[in-house]
Amino acid sequence: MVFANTIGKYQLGRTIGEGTFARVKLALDSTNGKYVAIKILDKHMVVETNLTNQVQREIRTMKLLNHPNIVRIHEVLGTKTKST
Ligand SMILES: Nc1ncnc2c1ncn2[C@@H]1O[C@H](COP(=O)(O)OP(=O)(O)OP(=O)(O)O)[C@@H](O)[C@H]1O
Repeated sequence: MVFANTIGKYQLGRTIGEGTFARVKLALDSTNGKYVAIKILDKHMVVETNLTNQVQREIRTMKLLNHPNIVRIHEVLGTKTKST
């Protein structure tokens, strides 16, 4: 796999999904060799549409959930640069 970009310890791979405000990419955690899905939000779009509170609530809720059939949040990162 070709990694064009990195965010923190994650090496970004191909795009595996897209939502209204986010792109989801396959990524490799360089510290343990495990693959994760990394959801990259379009911060400007979230702010412009006044959805900051809703996104923060979604993150808080996801952090509370712990079930084998529900995706788990490992980490939330903020960056200044835009990823492709
Ligand atoms: N953890 C994941 N593993 C694999 N694919 C994922 C994961 N999370 C999201 N995706 C893929 O990325 C797509 C976009 O996800 P996202 O959470 O941004 O949007 P959504 O909730 O499906 O839609 P919207 O935000 O528009 O309501 C999903 O439809 C899915 O195909």
